[in-house]
Amino acid sequence: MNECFPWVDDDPACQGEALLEPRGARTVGRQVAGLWATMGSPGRRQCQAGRALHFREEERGRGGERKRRGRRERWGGWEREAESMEKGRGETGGAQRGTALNRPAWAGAAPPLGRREGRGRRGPEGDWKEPGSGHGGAGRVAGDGRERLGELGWKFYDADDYHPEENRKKMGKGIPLDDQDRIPWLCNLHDILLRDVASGQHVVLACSALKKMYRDILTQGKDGAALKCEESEKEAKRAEMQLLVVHLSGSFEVISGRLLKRKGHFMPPELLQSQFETLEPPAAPENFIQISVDKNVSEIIAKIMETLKMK
Ligand SMILES: Nc1ncnc2c1ncn2[C@@H]1O[C@H](COP(=O)(O)OP(=O)(O)OP(=O)(O)O)[C@@H](O)[C@H]1O
Ligand SMILES: O=C(O)[C@H](O)[C@@H](O)[C@H](O)[C@H](O)CO
Repeated sequence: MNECFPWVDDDPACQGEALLEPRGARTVGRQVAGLWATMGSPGRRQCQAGRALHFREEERGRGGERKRRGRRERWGGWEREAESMEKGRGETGGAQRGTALNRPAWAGAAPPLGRREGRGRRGPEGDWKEPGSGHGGAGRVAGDGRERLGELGWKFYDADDYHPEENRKKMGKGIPLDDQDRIPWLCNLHDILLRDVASGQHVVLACSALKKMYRDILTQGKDGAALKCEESEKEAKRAEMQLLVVHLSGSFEVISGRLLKRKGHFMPPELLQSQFETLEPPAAPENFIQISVDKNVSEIIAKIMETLKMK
């Protein structure tokens, strides 16, 4: 690989990740880095940061007022938590709670639409700052992995944002999704990633791609599905994607404990068992790394950055 790229995190307990990056002279495509994880893993926290950013993209065009407000509140919560941490008052229970640190990183990883080529950063109000603007945000956290990840300036997607309402309702009732529910959602994500990758955009996707087949769909579209997607294949599907899966692994006990403390998420903790049962951890020949959710966010990002540098 001669370049590094985008990063994607989804969720299923989203705790996986993948990266897509360019493939070199003979293939037009870029490799895609995606990330998937299991519910409640560290990646999720990261995802939330990206989610907040993505939400701001919606604000410019797509999302409904109610949804935007919710996201903004979530973002606001992070801001308060971040300030508290920085003033040494925050009893946030570990680095994973140190959103002051990981928010700027993901902000950098998810520039708003129309600014995605930039390498600027979010200011403390979530406003985008071009490089050299000297605004706070990520600048407050120097020298760690998150800082460096933010500097990548990759576009960020949270796969949860693309679940159809039926899927959300189903999960909200405590009913696990099945292949039929997930395949159209994954195909849609594939099309989105492909468009970006084909245009040279580096992408990070936060996505709970629990099965190998799901990860194959992300890179290959319906060709990667045992059950075919209904949507017709897009002509644009010429670029080739490579996915680096960052598997954020953790025990049921650890993740369950975190989920039980989490509030305001549509995914009920009782679905965690089905997520573990469905999970097919990445294995060769998949391009992946595995990182324990027992590590703090800073360590996790540092490991990812280290891996990217070697690609
Ligand atoms: N590295 C970490 N160390 C400790 N706690 C963490 C870490 N990462 C995340 N957490 C905590 O675990 C809980 C779940 O994390 P998060 O919401 O990010 O999960 P998620 O993957 O988004 O879950 P879902 O897929 O259901 O959306 C949160 O309260 C978060 O603060
Ligand atoms: O495939 C799935 O079962 C879903 O994508 C779930 O993983 C949830 O969306 C996620 O866990 C909530 O954050």
